[in-house]
This record gives sequence, structure tokens and C-alpha cells, in this order.
Amino acid sequence: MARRPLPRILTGSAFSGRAPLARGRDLARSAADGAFDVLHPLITISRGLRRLTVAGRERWAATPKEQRGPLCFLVAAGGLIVALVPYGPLLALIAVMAVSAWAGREQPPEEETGPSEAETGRLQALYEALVPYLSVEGDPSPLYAHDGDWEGAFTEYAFDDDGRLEQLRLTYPAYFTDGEDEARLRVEQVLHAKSGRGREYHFAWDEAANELLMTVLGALPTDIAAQYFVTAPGETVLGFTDPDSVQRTLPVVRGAEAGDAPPVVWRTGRRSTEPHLLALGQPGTGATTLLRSIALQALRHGDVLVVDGSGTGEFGCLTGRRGVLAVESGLSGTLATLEWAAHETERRLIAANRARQAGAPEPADTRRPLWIIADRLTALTHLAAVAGRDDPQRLLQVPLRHGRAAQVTVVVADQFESAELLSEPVRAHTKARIVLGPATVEEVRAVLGEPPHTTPTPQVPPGRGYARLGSGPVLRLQVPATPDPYDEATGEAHRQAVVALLPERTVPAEAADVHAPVSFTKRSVAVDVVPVDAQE
Ligand SMILES: Nc1ncnc2c1ncn2[C@@H]1O[C@H](COP(=O)(O)OP(=O)(O)OP(=O)(O)O)[C@@H](O)[C@H]1O
Repeated sequence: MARRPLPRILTGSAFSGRAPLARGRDLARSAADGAFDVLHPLITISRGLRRLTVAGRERWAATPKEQRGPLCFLVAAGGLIVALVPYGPLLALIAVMAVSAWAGREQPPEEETGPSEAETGRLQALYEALVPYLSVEGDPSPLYAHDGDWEGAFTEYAFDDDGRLEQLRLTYPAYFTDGEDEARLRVEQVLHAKSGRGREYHFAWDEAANELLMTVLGALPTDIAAQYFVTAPGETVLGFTDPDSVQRTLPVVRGAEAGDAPPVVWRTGRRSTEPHLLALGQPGTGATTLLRSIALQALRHGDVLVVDGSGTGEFGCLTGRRGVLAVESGLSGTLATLEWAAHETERRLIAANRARQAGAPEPADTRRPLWIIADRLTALTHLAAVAGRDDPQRLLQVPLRHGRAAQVTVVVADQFESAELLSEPVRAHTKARIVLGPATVEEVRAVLGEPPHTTPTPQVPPGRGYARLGSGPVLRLQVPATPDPYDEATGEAHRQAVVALLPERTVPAEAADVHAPVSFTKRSVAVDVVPVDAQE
């Protein structure tokens, strides 16, 4: 007999054995979801309240005992004010709820970060390379060991998009001689070599914490051209440096845009501790450009004498301009000019001395800054030696020794290979120093008295170098582009920038001659020649 099928309703899933269970679970889940939605704000607020309480407790624990009384008083006063203000308690409650809701909001879980396999390999290789320099035999628990773990030594690191190390903070054992330049230099060289050459690195040694922070430095701006820098009298902008190295910025025009840049400012005059400057570098690295930039700034408040030992006429644009006393390139003219400058320095000292003794203010002509700007003076020293004439550097002695009190500033620029021809007074009295162009650590140290805290790179743009004022830090430097406006290779924008800074002509252009002192001749007639020794 054929079996009759059961009615459909009795065979449906609703009446199968598991159906009530599943439905019950669904109901429970949707009830829980509903309850969570309803209670969510409450949960958030209570979580926020808990966080605020914990933060409050920590704050209280961190507050010094003597400050707890005033803090209690402040809180009580606040509570009283809230209680007295109309609707105060209600508003306070709403505020507490709002703050708790904000503090209790769910924060997205922090993304898992860590070095990739390649980056870990690099860090491990760096660690291994440092082992010989940062460990000693007999250390029972060396921080740096050949089978050691870099994670214990490198506390911070960052890689750029190309997987190259950008920043590294490492700790080193307390016995490492971090006070010795040689020891530091060895570690810096290893880090430089292993992190990728061709980039410039900055090393900050924290001797107190036994930590070294290595950072990759960006290029200094090369698009700042000669322009009017907003500085006080007695201040000269040598160039621009890293923002972290100086505390000041100057408004500058970069290309077509206005902005701010951190300058290296050199102070000259009576209160200066480094009243004279020496710049050294390889040929073609921008020494003449630096001197031109200094001369243009000096002419705003003073008079300038230029000695162009290379004789290439690169200061021709200054000839015949107001304040330019002479632009000399021949030996005879230079000797005459520097002799006058020495006498002028003496005259100023004597005049100022007499005025002081008479209780009168110093005459104005002793206070006007006088600048002696000498490019490649050693070339003339060599010529003088060959011709059996006086060394022009000897005549710089008086301005160098007494220039500070007489408002006379000497700026000398030369090349590394002629550096041994520089006289002792020039070396001794030029405390502001600049190195231009590619230079080894030893060369930088020889000129500045301290190695740079950055790794010099073999390729640098013209005008790039290091500056050190007295015993200050060694700063990276980029001199503003100040080319010779009469040079055909000079771009129009730069030419116009320099021409705009030139003082007006005092001599018609065709009459101006590089070899003829201009107002210097007039002044020299009036000079009262009394040797410095006569004052004493
Ligand atoms: N700060 C700078 N910005 C841009 N270009 C520069 C800068 N300094 C120098 N230059 C360029 O580099 C070249 C050489 O500059 P400069 O003549 O000043 O160097 P130098 O060291 O005096 O060379 P030399 O020993 O041959 O006289 C020039 O073409 C100049 O325009």
C-alpha cells in the first residue's frame, strides 16, 4: 500500500528537531545586539569614567607632596563654584558625561609595525659591524657581541620608502670613550658606510645617557640668492643652515616664493668674540662668492677695501661704488692699500682714546665699520717673496690685532693648498672659520678646530660647507648665490639680484678702474699716521 505523504506543514524545517534551538539562538543574539545598542553609550561612559579615574590617580601620585594641598584647594573651590552657579551641578554632570564618553571611546587597535625581513638583516649587519668598536674583552654581559641581539642595542630606528636607514638611536656601554673624537669618529664612519654612502648623516652623542642618535640630513636650500637680509648693524649672514642648529630664522625670498630660513649670523665689531674671518676651500667651491656676499652686506653700514689676489676681476662690480674704498689686485696697489688700512686702524684707536680721555663721545669716523676683504692674498705673498717686496699679510697684523676696538674687520679667503702660506697673525686672529666644498674630516678639523658632526659628502653644490664661530658648534652652511653680475655665465635673475644690492656709483662706469683706489686716495691723505706702539 502506498504511503500517504504527510501534510507539508508537518515536514517543514520549523518542526524539525533542531529548529526551536536555532530560533532560540537567533532570538538571544538579536536581544543581545539590541541590549548592546541600548547600553553602548552607558558602557562607553563607564569605561571613560574608569580611564579618567586611573589617570587622576596617576596624576595625584605624580604630584609632589607640597603641591597636593593647593591642588585640593583648587578642586574644592571649583566644586563650590559649580554648586553655587545656577544649573551648575547639572552642567557639571553633563560635562563629566561628555568627557567620559570621549575618553571611553574605542580606539582602533594599533597597527602591528616592525622591520621587514630585509630591514632586520640590515640592522643585524650594522650591529655586527659595531661589535669591535663598542665591546671589550672580559665584559660579562656585553651589549654588543657577535652572536648578540640588535634589539637590545638599537632603541629606535626608521627606514625610508626605499628601505634605507633614515634614523637610528643606539645605546652603547658606559666604558666606551665617547669623549674622544677618534673613538666617536670610528663609530660614525662605520654607521655611515653601512647605512649607505652619498647621504649626509648627523650624529648627536648624548654622553649622559650613553646614546647616539644618527639622522639623515636633507640638502640645504641652494635657491636662496643674494638679497636684503633683515639683520641688525654688525650682523652678517654667512649663509643658511639646518633649522635645528640655530634658534633664529630670517625672512627670505626663495625663487619666486617668500619664506623663512635659518641663517648663520656672524657678529662683528666691539663686542664680537670672533671679529675676523678665514674661509678655506678647494678652487671653484665658492670662496669669491662668499666674499662678494659679505662685501654687499658690509656696504650697507660701512666701507670696504677689496684685495683680489687671484686678479680675475671678480669684484669688478664693486669698483666705483659708494663705500668701496678700493678694489686692488696688483702687488703695489695692495701694499699701499693695506698700509693705509693699518694706519687707519691706528688713527681710529688713537682718536677714540683721546675722545675717551676728554670725556667726549668717539668721533663718528672712528665708529664707521671698515672691512678689509682679501681673496687669495697668499698669491700676492708669493709674488712679493719673488720680487723681494714686503709681505702684504704683514700689513694685516695691525687690523687683525686691533681691528675689533677700531671697528675694522678682516675677511680672508684662500685655497687649501696655499693654507701654509697664511701668516701666523692671520691664523691666530681669524676666529670665525668657514670650510667650503668637499673636504675630509681631517681638513675640516684642521680649519675649524673640531670635526663636523655630520659626514662630509664627496659631491656638494658650490657654496656648501661648514662654519664655526669661535668655540661654537660646527654648522652646515650654504652661502647665498651671489655671482659676479658681469660674468656672462650668470643668469639674469641672479645678476639682477646682485645689481639691486650694489650701492650707487660715485664714479662714472667708464672712469672706474679696478686698479685705481677710489675714495681711498682721498682719505689716505688725511690719515694721521701714529704707530700703535705710541699709545702705550
Ligand atoms: N653659493 C653659491 N650658490 C650658487 N653658485 C655658486 C655659489 N658659490 C659659487 N657658485 C658658483 O660656483 C662657481 C665658482 O664660484 P667662485 O668663483 O665663487 O669660487 P672660488 O672658490 O672663488 O673659485 P676660484 O678659486 O676659481 O676663484 C661660480 O660659477 C659661481 O657662480
